[in-house]
Amino acid sequence: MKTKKLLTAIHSLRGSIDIPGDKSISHRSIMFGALAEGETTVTNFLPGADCLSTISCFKQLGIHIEREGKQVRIQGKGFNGLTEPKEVLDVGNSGTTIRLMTGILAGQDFSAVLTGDESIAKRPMTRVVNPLRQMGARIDGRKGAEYTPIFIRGGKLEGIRYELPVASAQVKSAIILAGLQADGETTIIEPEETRDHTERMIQAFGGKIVKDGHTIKVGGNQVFKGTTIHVPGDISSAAFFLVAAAITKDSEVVLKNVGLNPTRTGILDVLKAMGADITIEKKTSGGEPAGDITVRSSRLKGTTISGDLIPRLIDEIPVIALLASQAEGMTTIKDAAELKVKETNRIDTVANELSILGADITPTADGLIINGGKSLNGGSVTSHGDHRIGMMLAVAALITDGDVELADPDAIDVSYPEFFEHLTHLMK
Ligand SMILES: O=C(O)C1=C[C@@H](OP(=O)(O)O)[C@@H](O)[C@H](O)C1
Ligand SMILES: C=C(OP(=O)(O)O)C(=O)O
Repeated sequence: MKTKKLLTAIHSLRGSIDIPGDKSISHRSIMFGALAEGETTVTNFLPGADCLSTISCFKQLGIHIEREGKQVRIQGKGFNGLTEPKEVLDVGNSGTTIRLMTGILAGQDFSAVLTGDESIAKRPMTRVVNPLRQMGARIDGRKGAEYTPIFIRGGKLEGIRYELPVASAQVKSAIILAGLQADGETTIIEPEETRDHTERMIQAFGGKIVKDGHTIKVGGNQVFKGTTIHVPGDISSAAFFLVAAAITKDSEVVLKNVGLNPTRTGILDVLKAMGADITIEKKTSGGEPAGDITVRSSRLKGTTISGDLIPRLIDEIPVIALLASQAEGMTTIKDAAELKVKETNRIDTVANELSILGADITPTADGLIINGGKSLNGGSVTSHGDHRIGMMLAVAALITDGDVELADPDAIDVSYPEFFEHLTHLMK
């Protein structure tokens, strides 16, 4: 197993970085670009491994896609233009790809098989498969289609009314993508609001979707027109530098072009509640709000994170746990059992790895309890193949008293291939 000696005991972080494109929006730009008629151009696309998996799946479905760095051109063929793949579609490590693709493929007139890596093989699929079956989809897989490989025999779908049992943007989006191809109307009720990039993108491609509180309605048999999408920076990637600057001494970091969609900004609310020194300059940019964030070394205090805040920061919880370890007093994170079904069981991996570095952190059934104010020590840790655990540990290493060795650092390429380059650029 490859290991990396992390940069430790740094003096301060100063300067600015352009945050790479949002992963959720990059995936959707390829999917909607393929399903629209005509050309779509995407700028500031995230060339992380997950989004490259989405591109390769659509190439196998007969879509012409050209990528030069962060710019992508897609020759869309409409909802009826995809063709049967000759081989199994491999989503790699990407939960977003497999869940959303299942919704798309359910309504096609051919069959396809979806699979992924070892981590994907453990991630639940019936949350998507069950509502799609109610729409008429024919889907099989291991253990009643809970796990990969997933076999989809596409066909005619009908709109349904569905109350989501879990707050999940991936499940919501899969049902919307099926609903766009179904006869009649599809109504989805969310228990809590989740990221709304799918809804915004439908509007950007000239489609229709209506949202009223937690209820979303979408009509079937829609036609989309190719367009231009500019992807804002990913707040889930910015999160690592927000925390890094807040917990290191004499730091001041400007994070440019960060997506500020209110369904994603829970971490900013938490930083403010904990007393972080942070300023936000909003700018407008197409269908998604964005802006620059400045964060400085901060004196932090513990807080409680729960309820409808959780879906607004779900992927940031590993690095928020690190932040809390450097705050005065206790931080409680609850209502976050969804963390158990991410790339790893993030309740366990966060608690285990941060404990190795000397944090006082206890896993619970639906979250974490962190007793802050403990200084961190060196040690040997692992990403467990989970990009967000790897980056959280690299940020933790900045303040440890002693060397930190990270096993499986390459997992970070899933969402932030430029991470170590950006970190080194900010070191003073
Ligand atoms: O829709 C999306 O792009 C995502 C939704 C979230 O997953 P869930 O829908 O499983 O909560 C999030 O954790 C994931 O990183 C990306
Ligand atoms: C959970 C994540 O992604 P996905 O579900 O797409 O694998 C993530 O990026 O933290």
